[in-house]
Amino acid sequence: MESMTFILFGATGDLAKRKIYPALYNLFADGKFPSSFSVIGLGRREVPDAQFQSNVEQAVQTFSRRKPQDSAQMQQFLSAFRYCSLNVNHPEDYKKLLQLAEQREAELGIKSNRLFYLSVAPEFFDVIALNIQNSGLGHTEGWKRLIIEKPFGHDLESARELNEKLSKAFAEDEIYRIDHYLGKPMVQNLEALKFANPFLQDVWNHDYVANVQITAAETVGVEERAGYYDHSGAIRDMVQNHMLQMLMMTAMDKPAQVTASDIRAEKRKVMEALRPLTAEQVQNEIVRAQYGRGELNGKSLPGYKEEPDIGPDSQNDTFIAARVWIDNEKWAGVPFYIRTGKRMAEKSTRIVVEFKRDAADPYAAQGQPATPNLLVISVNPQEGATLSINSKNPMNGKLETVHLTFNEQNKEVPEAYERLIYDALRGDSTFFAHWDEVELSWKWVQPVLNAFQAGTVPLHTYAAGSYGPEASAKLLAEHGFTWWLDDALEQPESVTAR
Ligand SMILES: NC(=O)C1=CN([C@@H]2O[C@H](COP(=O)(O)OP(=O)(O)OC[C@H]3O[C@@H](n4cnc5c(N)ncnc54)[C@H](OP(=O)(O)O)[C@@H]3O)[C@@H](O)[C@H]2O)C=CC1
Ligand SMILES: O=C1O[C@H](COP(=O)(O)O)[C@@H](O)[C@H](O)[C@H]1O
Repeated sequence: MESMTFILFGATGDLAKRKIYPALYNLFADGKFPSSFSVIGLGRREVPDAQFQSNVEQAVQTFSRRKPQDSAQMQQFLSAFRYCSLNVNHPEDYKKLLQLAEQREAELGIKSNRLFYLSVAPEFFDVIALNIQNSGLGHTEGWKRLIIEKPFGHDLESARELNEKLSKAFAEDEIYRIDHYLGKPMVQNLEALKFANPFLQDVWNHDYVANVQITAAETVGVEERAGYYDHSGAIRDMVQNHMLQMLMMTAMDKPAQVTASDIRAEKRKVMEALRPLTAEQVQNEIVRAQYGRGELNGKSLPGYKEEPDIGPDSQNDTFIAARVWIDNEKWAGVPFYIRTGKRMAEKSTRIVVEFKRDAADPYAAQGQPATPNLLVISVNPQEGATLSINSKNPMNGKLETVHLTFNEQNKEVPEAYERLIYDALRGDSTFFAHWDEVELSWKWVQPVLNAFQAGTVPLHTYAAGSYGPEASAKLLAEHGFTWWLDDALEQPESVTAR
């Protein structure tokens, strides 16, 4: 791997501490870093290098998936870190940064390959890109890349404006838009599950699939992020990016080759075929809700409006369920359901593919119809897949559902941020969000935002600790389906979809 300088905006922030430093350390410890590199951390506050290195060490000790044992190795890692105070709005600070970057490159005798990581509030993305360009930081002898965090815009227009500004400083193939769901092992594995297994490949279409359910349920509430979340809601925070990315990965057709550009092309086709919603359709196809008071594991929980810094009149959504259709030959007539919410009954991200029943089921006549085959891909916190099939119980001769399961138990599997940073260092953009995908996602979401804004979509309430409002179950019931839950998969006799 080529030597490089990793330039981190937002080096004193929460994301850097919890995700980025641990990821950098794990990559370093795994030998997945270039032999010569430096990291320059940036923020407004003044932090001496020694203090910065100590903060990084503390973050690694606290948040890394593995606890560093080897202090010499840790010292070697930390010795690459420098800090430079910089206000993103002050052009002269970028000159200071350029000097430091050049000085470090000269000290290490390395080429100016520069990776800029924007771990700061989104309103700074464009000014940083502009200053990188104007200061000369972006004029490198080697490569330059930009990793950018979400959110990428607040709506279609702002996303386009932002992209326009970024593209003045970075070409599309230099921009790595993080969607950390694309870094999750089972999301990355979808492609292999579908395309390396001919038996699945053959049934991955409307002839065999009855419906697909993509859920990202969280037990946490808004936490300390009221300022951001109350203006974003589940629709922007989760649906526009993570949920639609999982949809693309699930529904995309086989790429000509397993390369970034071919996969992108297939993902784009999914978004182009995603049926747009009219203002009227939004009311029928989207369920919007906010959590009220409730209980989880015996603990009382406040309603959203009672959370710190949330006003009593907030009309923000903390839950979205949607029924979407992909108008292409492969998926004609197959509803895809997506659902995400905070303060739900369990932390679980999963993709359930429900296969069609056999219209001539010979067991139905005997009063014991077969249950539908399901493929459940568990994304988070469990990682693995379960195929549920019907089998005859040798004790009583009755049909029962059995589960063929593989669980990824290996705790050494790199986390999403590790995988994504590693890919960016190697210049592999497969699991980053390409502009086409981002734009098409916003395009699909925009009428939904407009309808919310116009107040034409009711805001339901659900109890904290539940599976969402009744209306979400109705969305599936209209086509004779129910949401599949993990407990239903474990206890097939009492298949209860809520
Ligand atoms: N935290 C998380 O879990 C997640 C965060 N994100 C995204 O990551 C980004 C960073 O989030 P997070 O770390 O939580 O934010 P924090 O508020 O914790 O950190 C913000 C960082 O920005 C720096 N900063 C603020 N203003 C300026 C300025 N004018 N000039 C230079 N630096 C400035 C701060 O440093 P200083 O105060 O020293 O200036 C600090 O290092 C955001 O885009 C967020 O949406 C995405 C997913 C998850
Ligand atoms: O991007 C985000 O994701 C998290 C959920 O991520 P997960 O990896 O824990 O499933 C969500 O809590 C947060 O609101 C959102 O910004």
